[in-house]
Amino acid sequence: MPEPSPNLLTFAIPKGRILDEALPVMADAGVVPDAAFHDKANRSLTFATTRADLRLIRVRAFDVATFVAHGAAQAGIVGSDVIEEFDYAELYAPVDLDIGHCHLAVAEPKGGSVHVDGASHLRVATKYPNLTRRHFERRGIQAECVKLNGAMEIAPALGLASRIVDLVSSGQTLKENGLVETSRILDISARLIVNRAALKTDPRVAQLVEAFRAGASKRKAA
Ligand SMILES: Nc1ncnc2c1ncn2[C@@H]1O[C@H](COP(=O)(O)OP(=O)(O)OP(=O)(O)O)[C@@H](O)[C@H]1O
Ligand SMILES: O=P(O)(O)OC[C@H]1O[C@H](OP(=O)(O)OP(=O)(O)O)[C@H](O)[C@@H]1O
Repeated sequence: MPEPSPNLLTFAIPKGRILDEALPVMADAGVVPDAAFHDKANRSLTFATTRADLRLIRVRAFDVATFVAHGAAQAGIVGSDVIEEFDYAELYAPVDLDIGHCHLAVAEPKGGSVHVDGASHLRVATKYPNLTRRHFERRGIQAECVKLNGAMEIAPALGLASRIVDLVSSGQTLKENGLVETSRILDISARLIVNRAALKTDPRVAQLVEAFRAGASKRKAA
């Protein structure tokens, strides 16, 4: 591996389920982590790449957007759910990477809810309070959101909320927890994101955008 240069670019990636799909997309754009990245015993969160001027950080999906919006990382990969939930002015999402497909949906218990809502007021368990409030506001309904970080699907059965707003891909988790989808809020895929200020001031960020764009076009044509 080359020695890291002092003027490092930082590229943020989520640590979970998107990662396997993201790695080949990154490789197409010349972003390749070193061997330590694949070592399961390695607890480091920062990794060198085959480019001396580029390092990776591996963080929670929501934190990818936060690092990039604040300019602590100049670029990254994250789902459009996270981009829309935060709506950071400093984030620019120029390339749809066509990976991490899923959708955000409202779901409720198949056999009716334990929690009773008011006439124009609902209690919703979700990791996405902003998208949830916006969705229900458009329908003239006030949504009181109970923020959870996972396992939303058990909230209705325990009377915490009458419904949930969560990500769905196969639909298996909803089904196995006795829930049915009632509306689709947002179709989701992963995007390349960059910090707007870094894009203006550092030509390497524009080059990264072009490299990811070229990779996306190549994959689409294949
Ligand atoms: N079935 C799915 N469930 C959850 N996320 C999915 C699914 N399918 C695609 N995604 C995408 O994957 C993203 C989560 O990515 P990933 O699991 O790599 O992040 P993470 O850092 O592990 O997340 P978390 O903060 O939940 O631990 C979501 O924001 C969404 O865009
Ligand atoms: O429609 P499906 O294919 O069943 O996938 C949807 C499930 O996957 C995600 O959870 P994840 O496994 O990431 O765990 P989490 O509860 O920690 O978010 C999401 O929050 C749903 O629970």
